[in-house]
Amino acid sequence: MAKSKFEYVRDFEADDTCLPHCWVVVRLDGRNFHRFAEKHNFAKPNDSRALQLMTKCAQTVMEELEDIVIAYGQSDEYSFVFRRKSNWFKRRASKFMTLVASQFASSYVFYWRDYFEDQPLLYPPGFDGRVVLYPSNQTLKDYLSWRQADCKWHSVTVQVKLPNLYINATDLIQGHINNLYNTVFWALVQQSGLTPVQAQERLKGTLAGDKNEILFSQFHINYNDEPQMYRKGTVLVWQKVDEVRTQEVRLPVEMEGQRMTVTRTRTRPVPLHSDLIGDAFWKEHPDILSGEN
Ligand SMILES: Nc1nc2c(ncn2[C@@H]2O[C@H](COP(=O)(O)OP(=O)(O)OP(=O)(O)O)[C@@H](O)[C@H]2O)c(=O)[nH]1
Ligand SMILES: [Mg+2]
Ligand SMILES: [Mg+2]
Repeated sequence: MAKSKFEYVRDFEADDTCLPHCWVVVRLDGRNFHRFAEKHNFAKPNDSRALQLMTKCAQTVMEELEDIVIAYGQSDEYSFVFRRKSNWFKRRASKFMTLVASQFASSYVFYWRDYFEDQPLLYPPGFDGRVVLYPSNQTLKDYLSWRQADCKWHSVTVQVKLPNLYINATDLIQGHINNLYNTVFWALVQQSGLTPVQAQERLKGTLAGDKNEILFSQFHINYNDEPQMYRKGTVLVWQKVDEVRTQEVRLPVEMEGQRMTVTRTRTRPVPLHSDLIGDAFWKEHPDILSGEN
């Protein structure tokens, strides 16, 4: 067929092929989730329903799309790592990013009711996406460590956005304000009725041990029992799992129509709350970074 005279406009499309051999990371982040969390009554500082829904969406992304070897999520964000040699959509960044974002967002709405039974979805949430390339295993590991180190910060933002609350910069820099800080902070505000400023005053200058002591003696909370999910975020890795299901199976004529329990081994994205900072995780899962990646 002869080319139309309009064909030349194709040349305006920019080439966004991801550099070969690099890890391709797509990170999504909820748009204005500070507001979204408020409107949907998320528990503070961590809402397990919200975190589990995020993980369900990330599992769907991994199952539906190609070549994702690991994902990591915390707060309102998830990162997806495509294998180095992936040639999915000829490595076009826009394809990776838009397919991840749209699959994730539609899953968020689709599965909402399964996690928020009594809380209607009030408006459609959105997610922004970006693509970042990492040229070596070390830079990829450092990227994931960076996101995990950030895990403790998300609840800081919950606080920073409260009106009239001043946060001491030294505390921030030294990491004194973290998930432990927030757990005590919110226990003081929500359970003891302190104002945010009073709670902040109460915690000024306290060390980790002091905060643990307040939690334990005043609120009977053992911080170490707090779910790992809150502190470490969620890593999704492919693992073999046995799935048991009841189904019709082909049987001799006399037994036709009977249902039987069948166990199948499937490879699924399984959530872990492991430490990605340090070598232990990578030694336990050597195949993620090596192999035919
Ligand atoms: N209460 C509560 N809030 C959460 C939880 N997870 C995330 N959030 C909220 O989501 C926000 C995520 O932070 P950001 O992604 O930096 O900010 P954002 O408001 O989403 O704004 P943009 O990402 O810039 O659009 C946090 O500051 C919290 O307000 C949760 O488990 N509980
Ligand atoms: Mg956000
Ligand atoms: Mg965020």
